[in-house]
Formats: sequence, structure tokens, C-alpha cells
Amino acid sequence: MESSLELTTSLPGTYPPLLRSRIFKIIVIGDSGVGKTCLTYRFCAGKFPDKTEATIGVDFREKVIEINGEKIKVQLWDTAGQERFRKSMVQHYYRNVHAVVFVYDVTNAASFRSLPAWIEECRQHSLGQEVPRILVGNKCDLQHALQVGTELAQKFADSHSMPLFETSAKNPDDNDHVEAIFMTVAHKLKSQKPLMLSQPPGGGGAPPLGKSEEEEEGGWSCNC
Ligand SMILES: Nc1nc2c(ncn2[C@@H]2O[C@H](COP(=O)(O)OP(=O)(O)OP(=O)(O)O)[C@@H](O)[C@H]2O)c(=O)[nH]1
Repeated sequence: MESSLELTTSLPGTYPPLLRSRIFKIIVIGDSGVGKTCLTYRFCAGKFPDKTEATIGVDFREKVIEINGEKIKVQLWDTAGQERFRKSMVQHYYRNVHAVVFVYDVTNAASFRSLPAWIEECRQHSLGQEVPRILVGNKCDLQHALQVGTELAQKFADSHSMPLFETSAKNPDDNDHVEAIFMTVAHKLKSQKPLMLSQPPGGGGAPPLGKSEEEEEGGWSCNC
């Protein structure tokens, strides 16, 4: 995937000023091919990617946004949907997560039926209802091929206490805008700041919304 070309490491001692801003780590999860890469690329780069390949392990994309005068880095972890590309990375995805975005493809009922398994995987990694979660139905531009209607998806979202957004990474004109979806999550995280300053017992949940683990380790940064 071409996005890997956009990744740059931070050299020790050369931290750009924005590295001190707060980071929201949001993981994007769902079956292979639902459009996780396209959605994250759309938000961070502002356009639909020319071409994508199956994500191997994880890709990171970041965007700096401003909420109420504070600059915040939204770090999207685009995870691999294919099991064979996930195995070695799973433990890393789930550390220090602030929010989860579950994605299905509205033209692929199987991707919708997989959602309980993705939710369960998150739960097993201490990401339950206390962490902001949203549900995104992607590829709404392909209305002629629709397999998952809004009513069914809304029932599922309600039963898991998640807001539902239906969008298209390719052409969001008539749907929820990709940018607005991720901004909604960021606003929610910012408004929950006091709640997130302490670790839950056992330390399994999200850390304070300050320096990320990757930042502490001088890890990856992507400026797309
Ligand atoms: N028509 C349409 N096609 C889309 C949309 N989003 C993604 N696609 C296409 O769906 C295919 C898969 O998209 P990806 O973003 O690579 O899917 P993914 O979920 O990241 O897949 P993995 O990396 O294997 O987990 C690509 O051919 C995209 O061009 C959309 O909103 N509309």
C-alpha cells in the first residue's frame, strides 16, 4: 500500500514541536476489504487513495486537528482485516487505545455478521463499552449492491450502545462525511478528558490522553 511510503520515523532528539500535543489513538477494525485503509486515508489525506492493497499488520496515519483552540493529533491505526496479516500485531493494536471504529461494508452482509467477533476481540483486550466506540457502514455509494440496510444496522448499533454512521470513503456527498465522523470521535474524546485521566483497575484501558506509547518509544509518525 502506498501509504507505507508516507511513514517517517522520528529521530532521537529531533522531535517536531507537535509531538508534545495530545494524541488520540483510534483503532479501525473490521473484515478485510471493507475500506478501513480508504477511510483512514480519506480522513488524513483528504482524498480517496488511487489504489490499495491488503494491509499487512498495521498502518498508521495521523492528522493534526484543532478543537476549541487546542491542536490534537488524531492517530488512526488501520489494522489488517486478514487473519494471516494480523497475528503478530494484535497485542500492539490494543494497547493504549482511546477509541474504536468498527467498519463493515454495506454491500457485504458477511462483513456485518463478523461484527460481534470484532467486538468480542476488543472486549478480550479490555476495550468494552467504557471506551468510545462507533460503527461505520462504508461503501454507501454502491446503493445498487446494498446488502445491509440502515434499519438493521441501527438496531445492531443501538444494542451495542454505539452511534452508527453510514458513509462512503469514495463519494461521501450524500452520506455522513468521513471527516465529520472522525471529528465526532475526537470531540467526544476531548470532552471526556477528565474521565480518561486515570487508568482503570488493572491498567488495561486507555492511558491519559497525553503522550502515546509510540511517542514515548520514539516510534512511527506519518504526516499524510
Ligand atoms: N465503491 C467503493 N469502494 C470502496 C470504498 N472504500 C473502499 N473501497 C474499495 O474497497 C477495496 C478495499 O478497500 P481497503 O480500504 O483496502 O479495505 P481494508 O478494509 O483496508 O482491507 P484490509 O487491508 O485487507 O483489511 C478497495 O478496492 C477500495 O477501492 C467506498 O467507499 N466505495
